[in-house]
Amino acid sequence: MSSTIASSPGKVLLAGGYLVLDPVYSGVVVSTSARFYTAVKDLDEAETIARARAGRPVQIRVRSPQFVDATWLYFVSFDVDGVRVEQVADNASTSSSKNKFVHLALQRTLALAHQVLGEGTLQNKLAYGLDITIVGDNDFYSQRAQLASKNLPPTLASLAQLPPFSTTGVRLPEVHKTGLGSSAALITSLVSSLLVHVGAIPRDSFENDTEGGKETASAGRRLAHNLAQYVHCLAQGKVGSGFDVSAAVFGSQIYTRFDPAVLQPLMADDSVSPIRLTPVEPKLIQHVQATGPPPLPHISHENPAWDYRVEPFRLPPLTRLMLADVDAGSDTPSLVGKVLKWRKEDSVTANALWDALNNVNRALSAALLKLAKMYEQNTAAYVKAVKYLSTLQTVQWLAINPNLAPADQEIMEAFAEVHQLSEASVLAISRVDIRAKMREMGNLSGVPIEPPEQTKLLDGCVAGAGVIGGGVPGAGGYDAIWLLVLDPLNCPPAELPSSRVERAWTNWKGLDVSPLSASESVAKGVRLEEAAQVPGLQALIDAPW
Ligand SMILES: Nc1ncnc2c1ncn2[C@@H]1O[C@H](COP(=O)(O)OP(=O)(O)OP(=O)(O)O)[C@@H](O)[C@H]1O
Ligand SMILES: C[C@@](O)(CCOP(=O)(O)O)CC(=O)O
Repeated sequence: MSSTIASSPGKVLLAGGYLVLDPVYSGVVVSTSARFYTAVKDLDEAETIARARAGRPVQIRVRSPQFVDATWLYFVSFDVDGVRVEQVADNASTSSSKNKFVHLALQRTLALAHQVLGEGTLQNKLAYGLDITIVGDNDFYSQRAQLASKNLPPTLASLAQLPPFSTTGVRLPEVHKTGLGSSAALITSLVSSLLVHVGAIPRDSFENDTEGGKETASAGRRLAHNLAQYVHCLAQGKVGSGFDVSAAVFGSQIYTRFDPAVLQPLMADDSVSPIRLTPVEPKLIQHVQATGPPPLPHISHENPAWDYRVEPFRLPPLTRLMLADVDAGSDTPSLVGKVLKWRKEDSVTANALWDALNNVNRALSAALLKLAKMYEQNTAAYVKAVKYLSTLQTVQWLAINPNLAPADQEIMEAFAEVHQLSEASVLAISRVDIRAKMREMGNLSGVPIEPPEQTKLLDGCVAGAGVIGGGVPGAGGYDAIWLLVLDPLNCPPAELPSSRVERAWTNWKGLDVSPLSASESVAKGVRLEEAAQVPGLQALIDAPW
């Protein structure tokens, strides 16, 4: 039986933590090569016919083979109100644990599909029931325990030795996540694969690239986005900024949030009752007005109230994003709560800080995009500049070198600018930088956004030759760090800046630093996959239940 598989990337918010919650400001989001995969296939026909003969309802089985006790069984039924999806725990092969994220995704996606496809069609499509397998790349979950059990040090080479979609040995609530946005990537891949599988959006919805951002994206992609945002907010119990879902759908971008008003009326509805997700037909409006609050067209891709912005973004060629999980951990919601409370109490200071940070964040993304352009315009000079700078510490980057051609100099200055914008500048020109501003936000709000241990670690890493910059992603805290390093061509592996960084991480005292293998995703956002192209996936889809 063939499967419909959709994958969605994880995210790293390089700049714009906290600001991105406010539609006036934006965030610079990089999507990661680490992805979530959801495979949907029709259940075995013979089994289904037997079930139908026995008068039993359509069933959907879902499993997450990386976890203990992570299979869930749902029954789907149709009535005058629409489609219902209810969890059942009457099967020996399924657990009684609940997965709100999965359940809501099934419920709301099928409700939408039912409306899009019209009476009867979804029943036919689901006649055989569905088997769904969900897996996430190893980077979404800490691999410390797996590495330790194999006596492997926490290095990229060790991570490469782990099997793909490694089992975690624990239940979902117990897993140590790495902050790449597992729930947003999971919801996006699940919602997207289901929409395609049942024919609610065309199979080619994810084929167009997203280089042009939201404006050039297909209707199917935009609908999957709105639905994934809705389900994710409902599952999390709040309307967040949505940058993680947007990255899972569109890939790397400069993200500006949607007005939460588009979802607010739907947030109270976490019951199983059917809801209207597509635009209301004119003939229904009269009835609705007579009976209560109108079920507005919240989810439709044509609804202009979805006013989020996705501006194209990518990291420059011949650079490499490096991520590390810092095993101390922070409670992101409590950091956010404290920062927002302070912003309310001291709004004049906070707004000035928010404006200053937004300017420097914007300058950073512009400088990174300028480098990508420089590569296109003069590839040879760019390749040369990267090679040259990769051997030098940033303090030396702007030293006068009479042997350099002006074109080379210009490219080096652009790299130096990226450094200055992200770091407490060690270069001569003093200006605001993102890390200093984030520390200021932390000090003023009494929240450890870049705590002293992280400052030391980042400073230590950034001092290495060929390291452009770095910071604490997202909300910061003790969770993780990101670094951007030069990745020159034809360089012996041991001399690569990434190798120097890895050595620094391995030897770091004071914090337990464990690398992630993810880099920037070259494919933009959600896409359909062939199981054969994803190592390890086919075996998991075919494994007996
Ligand atoms: N492999 C998986 N299979 C099924 N559900 C999953 C899987 N991974 C995550 N989830 C769902 O996502 C929930 C975790 O969501 P939560 O919002 O707490 O994490 P997150 O903020 O996305 O974490 P992080 O950014 O660190 O990855 C789990 O409780 C579970 O419902
Ligand atoms: C603080 C905040 O702006 C970013 C949180 O990002 P992360 O989950 O720490 O990557 C909150 C949000 O945008 O949802």
